[in-house]
Amino acid sequence: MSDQPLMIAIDGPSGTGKSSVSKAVARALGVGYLDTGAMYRALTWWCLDQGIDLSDQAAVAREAASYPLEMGTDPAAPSVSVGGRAIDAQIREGRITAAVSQVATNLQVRALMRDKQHALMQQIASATGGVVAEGRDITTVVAPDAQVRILMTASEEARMARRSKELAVEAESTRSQIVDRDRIDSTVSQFHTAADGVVTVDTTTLNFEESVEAVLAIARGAGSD
Ligand SMILES: Nc1ncnc2c1ncn2[C@@H]1O[C@H](COP(=O)(O)OP(=O)(O)O)[C@@H](O)[C@H]1O
Ligand SMILES: Nc1ccn([C@H]2C[C@H](O)[C@@H](COP(=O)(O)OP(=O)(O)O)O2)c(=O)n1
Repeated sequence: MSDQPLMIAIDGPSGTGKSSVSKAVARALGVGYLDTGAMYRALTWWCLDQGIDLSDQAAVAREAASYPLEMGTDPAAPSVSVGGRAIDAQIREGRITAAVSQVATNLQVRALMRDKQHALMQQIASATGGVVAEGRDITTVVAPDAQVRILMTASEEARMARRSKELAVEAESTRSQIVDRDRIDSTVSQFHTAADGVVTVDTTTLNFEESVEAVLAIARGAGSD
């Protein structure tokens, strides 16, 4: 096995289980966790709080370069703060979910986030012996050097059902944030396949524990190299 700290990158569309499975895997391995989606959400919250027009891509990119973001990377208690203010609940509000794609499709922002996220992954891996980072482009753009690169998938129905159960709403009401937002996200994040060294884990028929075990098996396999 290489002496480099283990970096695990997990991508996939909304509702596949990326965040919850990534946290469980990080806890099982005793390493840090990075929610890159929360970084885009926090930037969206910051810009709205600062009165920045999200359609002004240069202005949003300037904020991306300077916003005072602090990511808590303990998988048992991940946290997001901006300027010392904890905004964990705020970044999950509907208004942020509805607006974040406008920030996430800003290519100037993505270039800045790519560098921030890769640097953060290295810092976390050095500090804790490894890192599990999840998002949309971690396996392809942010950390193609990660030893473990996984694309988590699931059927639209399964993803809508999971999100609706999580939010205690009708499944159809999650279509906009699951299906419609995925279509927007996919315009800037092309998922790779096994051909590029990315292992696909389809969680459609797996329960949560089985999903975690599937990822751990891949990680342990890589760790034994
Ligand atoms: N394999 C699974 N089977 C059933 N529910 C799952 C599974 N994986 C995750 N979940 C649940 O589905 C919901 C969405 O998971 P989440 O990790 O937020 O997905 P994502 O980060 O991909 O959007 C959460 O309530 C989570 O506990
Ligand atoms: N590395 C990433 C992570 C998230 N994004 C986008 C995808 C979503 O539209 C937002 C928020 O990501 P998040 O993972 O919180 O989205 P979900 O609600 O879990 O589907 O940011 C991205 O473009 N690149």
